[in-house]
Amino acid sequence: MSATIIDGKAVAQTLRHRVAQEVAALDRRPGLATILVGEDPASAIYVSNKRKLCVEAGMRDRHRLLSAQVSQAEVEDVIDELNLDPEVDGILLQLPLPKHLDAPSLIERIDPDKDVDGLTETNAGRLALGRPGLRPCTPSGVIQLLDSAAVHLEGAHAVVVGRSDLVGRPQAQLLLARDATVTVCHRHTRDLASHTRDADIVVAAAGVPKLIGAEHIKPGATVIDVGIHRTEGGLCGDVDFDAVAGIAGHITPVPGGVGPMTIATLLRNTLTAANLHNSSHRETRTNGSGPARDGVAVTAGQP
Ligand SMILES: Nc1nc2c(c(=O)[nH]1)N[C@@H](CN(C=O)c1ccc(C(=O)N[C@@H](CCC(=O)O)C(=O)O)cc1)CN2
Repeated sequence: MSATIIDGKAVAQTLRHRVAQEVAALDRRPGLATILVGEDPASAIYVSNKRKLCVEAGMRDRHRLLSAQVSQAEVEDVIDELNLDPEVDGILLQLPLPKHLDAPSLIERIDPDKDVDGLTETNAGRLALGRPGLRPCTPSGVIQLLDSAAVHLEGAHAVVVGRSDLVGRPQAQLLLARDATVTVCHRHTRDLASHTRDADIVVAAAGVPKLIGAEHIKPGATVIDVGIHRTEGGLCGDVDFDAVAGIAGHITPVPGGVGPMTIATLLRNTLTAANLHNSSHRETRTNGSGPARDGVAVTAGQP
C-alpha cells in the first residue's frame, strides 16, 4: 500500500471540538431538530449519533420519531411546527423516507434558513449560483477532507461518480466553486474508467459496492469514497480499498473516512444557522424592522 490515508475520524473530531468551543461562547444554545420516519436500522443509528454529538457539542436536541405509516400531512405539520419554533435553528429530515411519502416536497417545506442539510431548492440554487447558503453535509465534508490533506483543487481535474441530490450534484458544484475542472459520471456514462483514469481527484458516490478498482485510478490520484455498504464481509465503500490504495496518492477509508465528516458538518451548519438567527434577532431588536434575510453568512464557495 502506498497511499496516505485521510483520517476522517480525526478531522471530524477537530471540527466538532471547534464547533463546541464556538457554541460555548454563545448567549443562546443552538438547537437541532431531527425527524426520523420509520425504523430503518441504519437511519436510526445515524440519527442517534447525530443527536448524541449534538448534545456533546453543547447544542439543544429536539427529536421527532414518526411511524413508518405516517401521512404526508402529518410530516408537514411537524415541519411547520419546527419551522416556527424559535429554539430550533436546524431541521434535519433523515433520508431515505418510506416510499409513500413525497420526499422532495417535504424537504422543500423546511425553512431554507433552518435547512442544515442544504437540500432545499433555495440552498441548492444558492450553491449553483455561488451565493452564500447552507451546503449539503457530505459533499461539504469531502471538501474539508481534501483541504485537511492539502490536496490542491484549483485547476485539478475532479471526477464525481454519481449525481444524487444529496452528494453527486452538490459535490460537483462545490468543487467547481474551488476552481476544479469537474466531470460528473453516472450510470449512463460510457467507459467510466476512461474518465476516472484522467482524474487528479475521484469522488466515488455511485452507491455500488467496490465499483472503483485499480484500473480506474491514475497513479498518485486522490480517491474519496462516499459509499457505505453492509456486506457479509463487513462494511465497504464504492472503492475497492485494497486494490486502489496501492496506486492512489491519498485515499479515504470506509469506515472512518467521509461518514464522520457528515455529522461534524451537520453540527457546523447548525451553528452557522444559529448565528444567522441570532444576528437576525439582534437586528430586529435594534432596528425595530424585519431582518434582512438574504441568506446565511458563509462565504460563497466555502464547503
Ligand atoms: N437527511 C440526510 N439523510 C442522509 C444523509 C444526510 O446527509 N442527510 N446521509 C446519509 C447517512 N448519514 C447521515 O445521515 C451518515 C452515514 C454514515 C455516517 C458514518 O459516520 N458512517 C461511519 C460508519 C458507521 C456505520 O454504519 O457503522 C463511517 O463511515 O465511519 C454518518 C452519517 C443518508 N441519509
